[in-house]
Amino acid sequence: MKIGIVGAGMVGSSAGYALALMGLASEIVLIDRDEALAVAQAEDIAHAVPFMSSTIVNAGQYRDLAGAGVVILAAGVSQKPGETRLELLERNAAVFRAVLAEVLPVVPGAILLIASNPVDVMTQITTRLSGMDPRRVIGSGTILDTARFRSLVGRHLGISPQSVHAYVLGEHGDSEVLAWTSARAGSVPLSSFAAQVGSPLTAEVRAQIDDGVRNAAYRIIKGKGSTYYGIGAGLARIVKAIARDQRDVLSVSITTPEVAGVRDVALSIPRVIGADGVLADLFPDLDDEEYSALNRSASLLKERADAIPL
Ligand SMILES: NC(=O)C1=CN([C@@H]2O[C@H](COP(=O)(O)OP(=O)(O)OC[C@H]3O[C@@H](n4cnc5c(N)ncnc54)[C@H](O)[C@@H]3O)[C@@H](O)[C@H]2O)C=CC1
Ligand SMILES: CC(=O)C(=O)O
Repeated sequence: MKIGIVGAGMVGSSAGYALALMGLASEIVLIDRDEALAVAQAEDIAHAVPFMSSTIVNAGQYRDLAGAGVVILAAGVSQKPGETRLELLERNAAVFRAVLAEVLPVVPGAILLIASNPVDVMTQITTRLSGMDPRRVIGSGTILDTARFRSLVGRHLGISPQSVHAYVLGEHGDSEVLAWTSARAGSVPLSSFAAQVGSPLTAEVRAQIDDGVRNAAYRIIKGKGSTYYGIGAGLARIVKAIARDQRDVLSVSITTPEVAGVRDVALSIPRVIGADGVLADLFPDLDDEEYSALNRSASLLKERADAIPL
């Protein structure tokens, strides 16, 4: 499958690198308003290809997206230290109006995979602006937060993160909800497994893990300016589910008819992903506190999305 990437900065290039290493794309086209950057990123990524795959990596113009099955949108501004994702909204909405006007006429049938922040609101805006089927306009949502959650729980329990089945719901951002109630280690409820291995999930441990997930981006941005390896791999993981029609369950964001009592809002819950985009939504069992937190997250996102003029 040919994959387009608009925005060849840290996130777009990391996604391209991960895709090239995984051999998921026949061809990758990188586009950026800074053409010299796109050319340099494509050349650098192409030099990794002979070690791992046979993907063709090029920089290009919008017309070169023709034939792409998925277009990743990673253009726009990123957070400065201390800035929230939602503070990027007006600037990135303006970028997306310009980018979509170029992308949509060339690839009206491609699945759009959105990374730019605030990713949930950008997903809802893109769905509205494009008029596309919402199941084909996918935000990376909490794919990264879920990876952070699984990683920290796995470390605490001494097991592989791949054996931790736990999701972060709602906003990819400050109001996100760690769904402890439905979390499993293998097939065993998390708290039961934790007690069995002598590593109980006390309130203090949960609070540390919550902080580790919720505030990871702030810490990384303070330390190195931006985050990109995690989301690069996360975007490649979503493309893999689409390109191979894997029907994987991943937490991603699409505009959804109703979540936790809020109508027409883009946010993350676990969803089944295959060649046609999102095939089904899964609503995890939540306790009252988690449900209320998801309602608050959904309400916030809906309010912000509705306030953006098209
Ligand atoms: N969804 C997620 O989990 C994550 C999302 N992000 C978000 O991804 C976005 C990109 O972040 P970085 O790659 O670190 O930023 P960056 O500044 O390295 O790259 C952004 C690129 O977009 C390009 N660009 C800006 N306006 C454009 C336009 N109109 N047309 C074409 N290209 C344009 C810039 O030239 C730049 O190369 C940010 O919004 C950031 O917050 C970052 C990390 C994780
Ligand atoms: C920057 C960002 O959205 C993240 O690393 O979660």
